[in-house]
Amino acid sequence: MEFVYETSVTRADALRELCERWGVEPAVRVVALDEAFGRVTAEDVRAVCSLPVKRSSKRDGIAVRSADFAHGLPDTSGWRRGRDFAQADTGDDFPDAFDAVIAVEDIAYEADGALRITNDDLDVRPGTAVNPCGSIVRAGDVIVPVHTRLTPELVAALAVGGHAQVRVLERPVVAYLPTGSELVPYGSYPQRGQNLEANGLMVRGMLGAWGAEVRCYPIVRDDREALEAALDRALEAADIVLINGGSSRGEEDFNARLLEQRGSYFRHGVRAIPGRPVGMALIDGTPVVNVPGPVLAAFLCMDWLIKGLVAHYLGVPVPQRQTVRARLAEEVKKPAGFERLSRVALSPDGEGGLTCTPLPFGLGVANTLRESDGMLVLPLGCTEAEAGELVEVELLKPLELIERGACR
Ligand SMILES: Nc1nc2c(c(=O)[nH]1)N[C@H]1C(S)=C(S)[C@@H](COP(=O)(O)OP(=O)(O)OC[C@H]3O[C@@H](n4cnc5c(N)ncnc54)[C@H](O)[C@@H]3O)O[C@H]1N2
Ligand code: MOO
Repeated sequence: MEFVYETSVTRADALRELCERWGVEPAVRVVALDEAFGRVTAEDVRAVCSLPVKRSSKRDGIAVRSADFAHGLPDTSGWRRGRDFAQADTGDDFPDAFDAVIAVEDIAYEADGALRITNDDLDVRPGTAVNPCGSIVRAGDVIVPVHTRLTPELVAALAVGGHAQVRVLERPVVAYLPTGSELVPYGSYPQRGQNLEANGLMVRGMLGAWGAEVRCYPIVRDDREALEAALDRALEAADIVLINGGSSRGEEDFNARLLEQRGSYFRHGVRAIPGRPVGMALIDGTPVVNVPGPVLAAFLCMDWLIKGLVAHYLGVPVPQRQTVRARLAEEVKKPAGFERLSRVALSPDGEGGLTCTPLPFGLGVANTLRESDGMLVLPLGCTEAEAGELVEVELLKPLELIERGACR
């Protein structure tokens, strides 16, 4: 199929079409809580116990009988520890004879050891300063719902609810196949005509953060049979297959053609630049995406498409970036038929706001990656954004680094 921009899909339609046709059935596994960070729950998880089991003290202090305080402060000079009161610090249970707690700040001990209440306004009733049964967690309550990504505090919440392990969804396995006869592994010293395989690291880092497991395959040369053999191996092992490079119109860009021939569903091209020659297919029920080769295009394809596929597999919302409003420093022109995804630098404007400057095309990949503070998405249909316009920018770096100017 000839790659025709005009029949390309939008980013939103491409993701939706692929998800709708993909019959995801994640397997479930049980993991120990100390391995559960970032995993996604496979079911509603309920507390198996209540805490406190009976009750506990809310304050460091002593447990007393509230009945002794029914008619004002009692004379405590003859009180004996264990008989009239008991030590009960924060979180401690205490004997059934007592039903209220007085904080240590409201008592004192005389030289002879006698107890004295120092707060004349003390009000002690049944349950004063006592955590009742189930006030930390109640048996049977849902602690974490199904399809929730487990943050460190949610993992702790599961432990509070009496669990040592949790049923989670298997991570989607994503196969990454770098293709291109010019590529050599990163860390090599490139010879003339060679390029370093860098995208695999970016792909690995991004997928790990989204909760996928990555299998990086060796570089495949631009040879139809070698590519097909590598694709077949990857299809056997993975839930999603990424073929990187060879997506466009070059003589050795076999991948789009391969996907078209093998796929029950195939789309070539998305209405977004950079990264428009992305190829999307379903082969034997597995999504296979031909991620464009250039680093910046590969990043975008990962970001809007593969992130969405991983979230769909796990049943979680697609992670969104924080956005800020900024004033555009210069005019930006774009074709109406494409969204433009521009990397921008942000800087404080001196009046509490931010200025946003699109990074020049000739900056070079390494400089562009370092200087990118945010992403400006100019929508389909528009042909320009004017200098001085207020625009919304997705942050690629933490705001505090931008405001301090620490990245430059
Ligand atoms: N005549 C045309 N040429 C190009 C078009 C077009 O429409 N007509 N589209 C351009 C666009 S847009 C993009 S994006 C690229 C897509 O490139 P491919 O996906 O075909 O990738 P390759 O040709 O294999 O490589 C391009 C470039 O990227 C480097 N690369 C590839 N893989 C990696 C990797 N794993 N790590 C680092 N760098 C990688 C590769 O060495 C090349 O330098 O096509 C335009 N051309
Ligand atoms: O749009 Mo490509 O993605 O030129 O780099």
